[in-house]
Amino acid sequence: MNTQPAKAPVIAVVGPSGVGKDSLMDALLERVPGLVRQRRIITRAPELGGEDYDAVTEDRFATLCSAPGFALHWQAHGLRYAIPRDIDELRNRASGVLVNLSRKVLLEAEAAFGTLIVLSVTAAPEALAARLSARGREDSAEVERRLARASTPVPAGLSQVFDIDNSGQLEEAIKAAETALMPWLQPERA
Ligand SMILES: Nc1ncnc2c1ncn2[C@@H]1O[C@H](COP(=O)(O)OP(=O)(O)OP(=O)(O)O)[C@@H](O)[C@H]1O
Ligand SMILES: O=P(O)(O)OC[C@H]1O[C@H](OP(=O)(O)O)[C@H](O)[C@@H]1O
Repeated sequence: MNTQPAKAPVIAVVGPSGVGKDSLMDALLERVPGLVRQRRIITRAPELGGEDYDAVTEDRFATLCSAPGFALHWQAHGLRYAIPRDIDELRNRASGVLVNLSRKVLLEAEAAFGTLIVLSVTAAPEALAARLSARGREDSAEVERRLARASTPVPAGLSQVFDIDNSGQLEEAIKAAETALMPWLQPERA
């Protein structure tokens, strides 16, 4: 008989650039005991701020991607992103592990992680455009490219998907996410 405790769920926060994924994750980390966040490895310059990530060069990414490999990796916006295998350690000690993923790797993520809860964050196109411009991390051409990807759907066939509308106040989206996650988080792990 397998007496190993179940690993904590991986909670994928997905949606178009500028929709508020990082803002939502920061708030959930403050409010929900036992939640942790998995850092991503990104081939983005280190000084650009925003989320806390491991900045690497293309060469370093390629080296890491071969043995022992990543738990998950993808490409978007001309950048490469990866989730290291360390995520397993977090799953053993947390009640849930938040991670920012591309919508296009969700089926692969569910196969890799087993228990995957998807928070699919949406917002009105005009809100996205205003937020990306105000944030100022990307130039206007890159903002346009990101807006063009905004309506990419979450793939069919996932087990647990919750839609979170962040068109209005962030507080409303936080409450909706907390409600969706509540049944999944085991207090004894916190
Ligand atoms: N409900 C909201 N109302 C107004 N501004 C918001 C709201 N949610 C987030 N923002 C702001 O919008 C900008 C983009 O948010 P954030 O960086 O969290 O998005 P993101 O989805 O993580 O983007 P990316 O995928 O490009 O990193 C930030 O400046 C953030 O403060
Ligand atoms: O549009 P899709 O493929 O869902 O997401 C692609 C990527 O866009 C965002 O990147 P960033 O955080 O802005 O660098 C997401 O975090 C994801 O990694």
